[in-house]
Amino acid sequence: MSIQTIGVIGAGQMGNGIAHVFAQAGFQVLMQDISEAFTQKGLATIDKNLQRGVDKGKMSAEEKTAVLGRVKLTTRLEDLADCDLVIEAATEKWEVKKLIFETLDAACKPGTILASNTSSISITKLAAVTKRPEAFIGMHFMNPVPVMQLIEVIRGLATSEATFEAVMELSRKLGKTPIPCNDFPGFVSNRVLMPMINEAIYALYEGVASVESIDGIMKLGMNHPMGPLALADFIGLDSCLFILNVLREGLGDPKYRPCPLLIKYVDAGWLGKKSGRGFYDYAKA
Ligand SMILES: CC(=O)CC(=O)SCCNC(=O)CCNC(=O)[C@H](O)C(C)(C)COP(=O)(O)OP(=O)(O)OC[C@H]1O[C@@H](n2cnc3c(N)ncnc32)[C@H](O)[C@@H]1OP(=O)(O)O
Ligand SMILES: NC(=O)C1=CN([C@@H]2O[C@H](COP(=O)(O)OP(=O)(O)OC[C@H]3O[C@@H](n4cnc5c(N)ncnc54)[C@H](OP(=O)(O)O)[C@@H]3O)[C@@H](O)[C@H]2O)C=CC1
Repeated sequence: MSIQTIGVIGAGQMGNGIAHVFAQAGFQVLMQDISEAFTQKGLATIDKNLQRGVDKGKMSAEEKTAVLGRVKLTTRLEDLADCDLVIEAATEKWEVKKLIFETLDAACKPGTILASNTSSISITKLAAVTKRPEAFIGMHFMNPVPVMQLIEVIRGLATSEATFEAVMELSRKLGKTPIPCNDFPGFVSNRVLMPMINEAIYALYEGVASVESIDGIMKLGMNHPMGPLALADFIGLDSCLFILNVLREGLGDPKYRPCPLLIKYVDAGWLGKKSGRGFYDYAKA
């Protein structure tokens, strides 16, 4: 299966990162979002992140222009009909993703592989809204996409061996390391990460230590690149809450219950870095 053209749905923090790494690896990319303002903003972020490489002498200005030239923009899902693989990185909402995959399934050519970058929604359930569950797979990139080595490759119940092998090979062509896992709530990454983040929020809620102390202890003590509260802000507190609810409902175990402080922050619109306020105040930064 030869994959050359890639569709990316969503030009947000994950979508533009995914478009970036595919274009940098030489693929033609068509990035879609619901408005032109979002696709333009996504492209501007790719430009800014590529410039980091130019500034450090890791990439020439000509190479950067060539990479950017491989990213085309659209607001119409139907324009992705001829892509060999479409990867969805839209908002983490079942109804949003369901509609996207129903539309893509009807529009795309028979051989197109459909992939989701979802953090926690069941790949098997998403695949079932299409008539091609064998060509459906989870391709879970980590944030920030251009920097992180892992792609968690999630097989749905019906994912074929051919689809799985094609996506493993494609991930290696990006210079990433794909690691497979099966489709259960939170997969491996978020099943292990989110309870740690939630426990850090409980530690804050119960007055065990300050934000700075909790993050400092985990950074220096465990050699983590970021403390769990800074990481939660980076991922998005709404995303963390959504994933914890998926874990609690999907695994039926109250140990995954989200901390009331996390719920309160999300209710307040304190969503972390993207909203300017979370456990840290980014307006001050
Ligand atoms: C929720 C989910 O479903 C799954 C998830 O994604 S969970 C989240 C997983 N991600 C993590 O755990 C990230 C943890 N944090 C880190 O690894 C690091 O703090 C970090 C990579 C984000 C930043 O690292 P840092 O050393 O503090 O900062 P910085 O020096 O600015 O960046 C390191 C390098 O990455 C580059 N970089 C950082 N962000 C970048 C971006 N968005 N795009 C491109 N390059 C980027 C920098 O240019 C720098 O490059 P060089 O090594 O070539 O100099
Ligand atoms: N944040 C993280 O650390 C990680 C997130 N993920 C997953 O990646 C996906 C995207 O997350 P993230 O990038 O953080 O979210 P963002 O909110 O940054 O980006 C989502 C983008 O999708 C757009 N969008 C919403 N509805 C549609 C639609 N119907 N069609 C096309 N685009 C749409 C949004 O537009 P608008 O702003 O108008 O809603 C936004 O631009 C989620 O499934 C998330 O769980 C995976 C790994 C890590």
